[in-house]
Formats: sequence, structure tokens, C-alpha cells
Amino acid sequence: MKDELYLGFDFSTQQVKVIAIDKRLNIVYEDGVKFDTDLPEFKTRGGVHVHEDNLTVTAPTVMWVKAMDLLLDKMKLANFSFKDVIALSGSGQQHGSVYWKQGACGVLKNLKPSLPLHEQLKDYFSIADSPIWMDSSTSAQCRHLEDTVGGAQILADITGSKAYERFTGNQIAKVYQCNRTAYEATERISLVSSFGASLFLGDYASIDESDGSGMNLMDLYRRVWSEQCLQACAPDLGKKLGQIVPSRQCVGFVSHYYVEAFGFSSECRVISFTGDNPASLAGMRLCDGDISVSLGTSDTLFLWLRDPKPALEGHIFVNPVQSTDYMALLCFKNGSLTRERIRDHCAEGSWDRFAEMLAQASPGNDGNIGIYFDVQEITPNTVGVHRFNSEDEKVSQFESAVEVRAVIEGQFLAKRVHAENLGYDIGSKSRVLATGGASMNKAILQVLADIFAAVVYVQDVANSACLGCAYRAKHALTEVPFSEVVRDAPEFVCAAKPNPDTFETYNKLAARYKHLEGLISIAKV
Ligand SMILES: O=C(CO)[C@@H](O)[C@H](O)CF
Repeated sequence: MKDELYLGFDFSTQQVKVIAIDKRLNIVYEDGVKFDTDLPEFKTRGGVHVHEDNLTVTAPTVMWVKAMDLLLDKMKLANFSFKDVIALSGSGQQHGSVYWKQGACGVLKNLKPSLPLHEQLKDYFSIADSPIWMDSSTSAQCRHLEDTVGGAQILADITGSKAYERFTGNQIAKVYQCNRTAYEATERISLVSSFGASLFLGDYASIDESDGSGMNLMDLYRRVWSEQCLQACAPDLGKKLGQIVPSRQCVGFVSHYYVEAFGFSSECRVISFTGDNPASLAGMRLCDGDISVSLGTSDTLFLWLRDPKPALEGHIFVNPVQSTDYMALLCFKNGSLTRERIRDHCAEGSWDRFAEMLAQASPGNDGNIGIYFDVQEITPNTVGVHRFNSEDEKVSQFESAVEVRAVIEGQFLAKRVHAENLGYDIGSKSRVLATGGASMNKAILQVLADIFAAVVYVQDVANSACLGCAYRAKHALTEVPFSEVVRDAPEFVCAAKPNPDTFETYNKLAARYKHLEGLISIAKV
């Protein structure tokens, strides 16, 4: 019987990943290409280049293209049945931007199946190194944008967020101001998500409503570009960005390149790509009332919203699977790379040893609190590593087991405190759905359950963004609600139940964390 497959790709910070599902939602293929190890010629660390100013962070655009070449070749070598793919979609790290040079569209439309993508596209990016979400170099552009529209809260009311350094409008403004020639040589500006869709479409793919919400440029409610925001960032920007489309839009069929080079059906549909976090919301089949914690390069916390209240903290995006609804997101830049640094320094690079040490120190860490912002943090906007003893006195170091517990408790206390700022009720019986690399670590999830006083669930797929895109590809070909399409997906598994004996300890620690984080933020300012 002819199979019916759906593909979900994810252009994330550290790798390009893919998941294939069949019509019963079973995962039938999963793979990835890691930038640092599979493409060492680009000399990235964690998939990125941190520049000397320690604020500018980019990734080579053509590295992402070459990773896609390698991934498709791996699938071909594995005899993946491309001909059975009915539809594909994907996601990309949010906020990053790709600058296509004049003439690039012609090359995209006429890709030669005998050559790899990267060889044909490598000369068609007007900016070779894409700014990405870890960049913090555009504070001046953020202030200008907020001043232009009348202030931070007005910008949040228009776009869903106050101005953030990583948001694409501010990044484009910096390109226009600092690299005018390149900006003027740019025919199209894509997000990483719509760039991925363009590779498959063989044409420029439109930006979707959900990922477009993360640019400080889109009117959140009207779903069109805000003219005043566009003009505040750069001239002729609307033309370079193209139109916005719904996140479930079929943007066309795969280009002849994939039909001839890999055996895709010419009837294989390309469904709009979206941001990695909106895609994770889909992959985790979030329901109203759930809270999701994605523990990846960045840690993100997001929830489904019907009635958004844009604020001066966090973000509101259009919901990727129900366009009348929204999603709230908090992003913590110091995520897995910080945990890995302390694992390497304190636990000989071993997660098993890390888990053993986590168990050596008791919940609450005898009142010791660590705040580890190795790089400029987003939530809140400050940087530095700070350790405090039970008397709130700064100390210069912790012994290893305390340091291990402090980094995990500190990161999760931050998530709880900022979620409560957004109105999340810790006492509610919400489910915490965990995903991302660290969600495979039970010891870490037990701390999450205790701090949130909630049961933590996982699904046996860490790549929720890829899975979400495969689900979205299937959903786009139907007229039923997304929840109907994923109804028979494998249930989430309880990974950790909160220990009630820790509730009082963490209530007190959360209050102290909030106070101490406030102190270090003011000190930074
Ligand atoms: O900036 C973020 C969300 O606003 C990050 O989670 C990126 O999407 C990670 F790729």
C-alpha cells in the first residue's frame, strides 16, 4: 500500500534536523547534521560565531545550506522514500535573518539537480553571516524604534513585544546603518524559517504570521507589516520582506530540483515554515492551561493564550496552529551551553556524574543561589555570574555539588518567577510539558517539578519542533482543527512528580531569587 509521509525540518541553532511521520503519526525517520562537528570548516561553536565585542552573534548562511545538502544526502543513502512524501514543512531559529542578493531568485528557480544547493547559492547572499537570536548588539536600534512609535509599551501593544535586540527589525536596521551597500544589494530578506521554505520551494517563500510576530515589525492583530515600524528600521523594507501568510498556508510544491535530485513527487506540497518555538508548541500539542518548557540552546517557556496582554517582559506571537489564538513566550538565552559548561567543569563532562552530584545537595541547596548569565541574558537583560549564600551575601564560588544544583535551581527559579510575572499561577494544576535536550535528564526534571510544584510530562521525542512541523504539514491538507489531526499521537509520559516537602523551601527561594535578580539587574544598569 502506498505510504503517506510528512516531513518536518528544523534549522536550529546547532543543527539541521528532520523527522518523518506516516499517516498514523508514527515517527519513521529521524536525522540531523550538526554544524560544529559535521561542517568543521565553518569553525562555529554551538553553531554560531560570537564576535569580539561579545554582543554580535552570527552564523554563516551558506553553512545552513550545506547542512541541508548533507542531510538530504544522508536520507538518500538511507534509501528514504522521498516519493511518498505528501507534504513538508519546517521551522527555524527565531529572529535570525537571511539577505538574498539581487538575482538570487533566478538561481533558486533554476537550480541544477546535478549540483549541491550550497555550490549554486553560495554567492547569492548579500550578507554572508546572518545575524541570529543570540545577538545583543542592537540596543541603539531598539531605543530608536521605541522612541519612533511612542515608547516600549506602545511597541508591545502593536507588535506583541517591546523592542528586543535579537528581533529582526532591529537587526535589519543595524545592517542598513552599518552595511548600506549590502542592504541596497539585497533583493529579499527572509527569516531562517522562510529561508528554509525557499530552499524547498525554489522561490522566495513568504514569512508566516507566527514567526513574523518575532520581528518588532508585524501588527499582531491585523497580521500585516506596521508601516511605522518598517520606516523606523530601514527604507523599502516592506518590498524586501514580501507579504505575510498564515502559518498553515500551502506556499507551493517542491521545486524540480528535489524531484530530479532526490525523487520527491512533483505533487509534494510545501507548507509555510515557522519559528522553532511555535513549531514546538505544535509538536507538544499544547492545550490551553499547559505550560511548556523547552530546554535547548535557549531555554524557552511558552503557553497557549486566547486573550493576549502584551507586556514589557516576554513576547506574544500569533498561534501557529490556531490563527485566532496566540502564544506567550519567555526566552532565556543562557540555556544548554551554560549547563554544559558547569557539567564539564564540575562533573567531568558527564551527565550521569552531573545527576549524581545534583542528588548530593538537597532541594533548596541550603539557601545557596546561583545566577549564571554567561552571555548577555534576555530575561532579564543583564550579564554576569553571581553566587549568593543563605544570607544573600555574594560569594566567589561554590563547591562542585552546590554549583551543579545551583545552576539548575537558578535557571528554573528564573522561569517560575518570570512566568508568575506573566500571570502564570504556580498553584494551578497545570501540566508542565518538557522538551529539548535536557528533558532527557530525569534528575533535572525532578528539580523542575519541585520548583513549579507541578507534574512534568515528556514525550519520547526531544525534537518537538521537527515533530510539530510534520504534524503541521499533515494538518495543512485538512479542514479539521489541529487537535483533531494529532488526537492519536502518542500520549505524554509522566517524567517527574513534585515532592510536596519541597514546596515551602522553593516558595521562599523563589522570593529570594526575584529579589537578588532585581539587585543584579539594577547593578548592571
Ligand atoms: O530567541 C528565541 C525565542 O524568542 C530563541 O528561542 C530562538 O528561537 C532559538 F533558536
